[in-house]
Amino acid sequence: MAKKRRKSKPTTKKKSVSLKPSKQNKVILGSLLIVLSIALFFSFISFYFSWQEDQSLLSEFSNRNAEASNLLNKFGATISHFFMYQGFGLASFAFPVLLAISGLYLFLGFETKNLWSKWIWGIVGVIWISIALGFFAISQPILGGLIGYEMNDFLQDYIGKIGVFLVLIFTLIVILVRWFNFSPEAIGKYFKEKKSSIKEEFKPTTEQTATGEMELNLEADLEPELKIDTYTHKKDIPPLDTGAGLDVNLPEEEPKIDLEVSTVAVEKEEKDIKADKLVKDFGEFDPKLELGNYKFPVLDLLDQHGVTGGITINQEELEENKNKIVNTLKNYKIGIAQIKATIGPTVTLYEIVPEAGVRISKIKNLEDDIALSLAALGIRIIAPIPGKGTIGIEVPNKNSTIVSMRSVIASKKFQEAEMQLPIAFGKTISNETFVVDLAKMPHLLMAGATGQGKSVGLNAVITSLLYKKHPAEIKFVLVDPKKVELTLFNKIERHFLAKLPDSEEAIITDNTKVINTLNSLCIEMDNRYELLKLAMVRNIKEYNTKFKSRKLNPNDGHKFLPYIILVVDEFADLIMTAGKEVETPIARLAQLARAIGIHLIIATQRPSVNVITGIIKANFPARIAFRVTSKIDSRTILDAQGADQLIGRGDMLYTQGNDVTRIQCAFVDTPEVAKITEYIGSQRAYPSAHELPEYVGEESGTSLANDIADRDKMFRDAAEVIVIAQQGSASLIQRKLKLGYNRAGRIIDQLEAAGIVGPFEGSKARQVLVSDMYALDQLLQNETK
Ligand SMILES: Nc1ncnc2c1ncn2[C@@H]1O[C@H](COP(=O)(O)OP(=O)(O)OP(=O)(O)O)[C@@H](O)[C@H]1O
Repeated sequence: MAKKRRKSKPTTKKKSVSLKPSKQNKVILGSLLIVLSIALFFSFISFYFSWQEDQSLLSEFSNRNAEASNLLNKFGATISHFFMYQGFGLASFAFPVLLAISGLYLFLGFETKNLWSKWIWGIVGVIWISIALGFFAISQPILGGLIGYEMNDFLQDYIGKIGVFLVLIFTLIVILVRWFNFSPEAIGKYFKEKKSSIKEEFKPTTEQTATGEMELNLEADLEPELKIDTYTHKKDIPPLDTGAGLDVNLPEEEPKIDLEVSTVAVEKEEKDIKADKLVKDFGEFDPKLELGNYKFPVLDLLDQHGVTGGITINQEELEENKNKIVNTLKNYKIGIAQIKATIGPTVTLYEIVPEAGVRISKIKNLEDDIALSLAALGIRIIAPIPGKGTIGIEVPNKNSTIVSMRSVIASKKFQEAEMQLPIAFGKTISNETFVVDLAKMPHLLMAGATGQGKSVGLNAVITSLLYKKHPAEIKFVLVDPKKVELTLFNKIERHFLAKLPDSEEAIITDNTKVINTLNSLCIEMDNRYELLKLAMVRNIKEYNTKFKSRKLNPNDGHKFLPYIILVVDEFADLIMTAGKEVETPIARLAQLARAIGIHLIIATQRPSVNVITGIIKANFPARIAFRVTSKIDSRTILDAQGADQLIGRGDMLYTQGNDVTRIQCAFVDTPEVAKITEYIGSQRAYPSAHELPEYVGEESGTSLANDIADRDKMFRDAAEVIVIAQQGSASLIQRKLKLGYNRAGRIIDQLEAAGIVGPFEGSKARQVLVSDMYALDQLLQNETK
């Protein structure tokens, strides 16, 4: 029972997705603060002229006939009395100032992160000024306010006048050091600058003297660190034995080097100062500004799927399973010291601590027997559970609970995830929401037999990102050879999708376009690496942070870089039709793209070794397996068995490195996805989808110029295949010579130009114009003559 109560908790966590105030609310709040600060300012000013007259009115606030002399009447008189008289005196003027600054920050949409430190330092300053005025202006207690006066009085009772004075001096030093970064070096530097500017004025006279003297002066003018360099250079120079007066003369290039170093340093410093100034004036660069009113999808777009409480488990079922496990093991003379059950949404994990001396392998070998005695499919034995020292037996629940996407999106873990690309997959066996960062994965391979929950899994991934990311921060490249799975996302084309410049559809369903897109992504990757190099940063996160703090100039080609997520719904189909032409760019992206924010998610229903090749596997450490039909398939995906024992309907295994975690994938139905895309799609969008760089494919094969030198290396082999089979089709060449789709197409065009096959005839194979190998030899020999 206690468990039941505990499990029903998550439903209370479902409230609001984003707690941040919207843009409009910020403007309203900002203006309110500004107006309030002006009101305070005027009432404070007039308080000094009218406080004595108004004092008697303070108790008559509710009396409508009473009129105060304060510019803001009774409100002004009361609030000023509170701040100035009973509070901090003259120092209270800091409050309208602080309110005005806060209001401006909100109104202009600046980053409000630093505001709290302004307030803290402001209040510290107010207290100090109030006490200082109370100390120095004893005859005018109104200047320091009641707090300043009383605190002085209090302190003087204990440490006397001199003590208070010393405390004031000390606290002033603390404030200056902490607030203005005041330091002895800074003071020293200030005086040095003063000194050098004075010297500057005297420079014309020194230039008129002898060369040696002049250079000595130059040395003296340099900063201390430059001087050290000059000194070391000097040591390298062989001593001159002529011209006694010139022995300290330096070779011309020496000071030049130093000056260059100093100019680079100064330039860099100048850039930083400029950037700081820009940030101060305009705030950090906000990539979201163009779609500033964008509203993130709300939670109500997602269904509960009939799950209102937590998991419900049948107590009898639990007991029954426990007894069966204990009895089965007893039959094989395995004693159990302890057994514990953890109830998940679809499976229950029974954790067993066997009696001392029992061999783990013995229990593992009984997997089938335990499954038989429990009469259940999908039993998985984990012996031992890594890091726990127990043995786990996962038994499917008779009635599984759907994990709704709504519950995982609303979970605290997802809402508060400090990740770059958080993805809520579903719930683990202990009913915890499972959230991972795609940026850390950095690519994901998903496989599973048809109908086991792959498409739902992909939708869960995309939905998670749509709930967390602004259109400026992330772009999807969607490849859907099945043509129907991802069409719903067409509605968010101008918000979240990326496409090639001249293509009409953002969702790619045509295999030739996939090749172009992949190559275009490779170009984008190279471009981004170039930008990272120029910016002297190591990854996209650092780059974007630097760009936001205005340290990178857009005129030098710098821009804010959104994450790009490539989603391929059926990878097997691509590999079958385009082979290496797809595999190579995918492998290249998978190997190199992690640092520059391009991440791949690839799904397939055919987890065989010719689809998930070694090169693909090596670059996709994060993998998900839905239910598969054989142990071999499970090994192909996970390098471990277990996926063949899953129960389907979103039951999945996730691995990243060595650990395998069983998860019930969150369920998001097509109508829910439709509602989300509709919600986003109906909002103001960018003028077009995000443009990827243009890729010019090597499709010169379409021209029929019969240029022998330009022919493919496999031309002769392909001609032989065609002539022997007497069938002019590109797919035959593809199959027999293991070539990609594009290359086979080009060779067919070359064969046509050479007169070996006839022209294109729609769905029918081309006619072969050469009857046998002898005729082919003759034809090719004649060509070279
Ligand atoms: N996480 C889940 N929770 C509950 N039911 C699910 C879940 N995932 C999938 N299902 C059920 O399984 C059905 C098939 O899922 P899905 O369409 O995702 O399979 P698939 O592997 O993509 O199939 P295909 O390869 O044919 O596209 C769904 O219609 C749904 O009823």
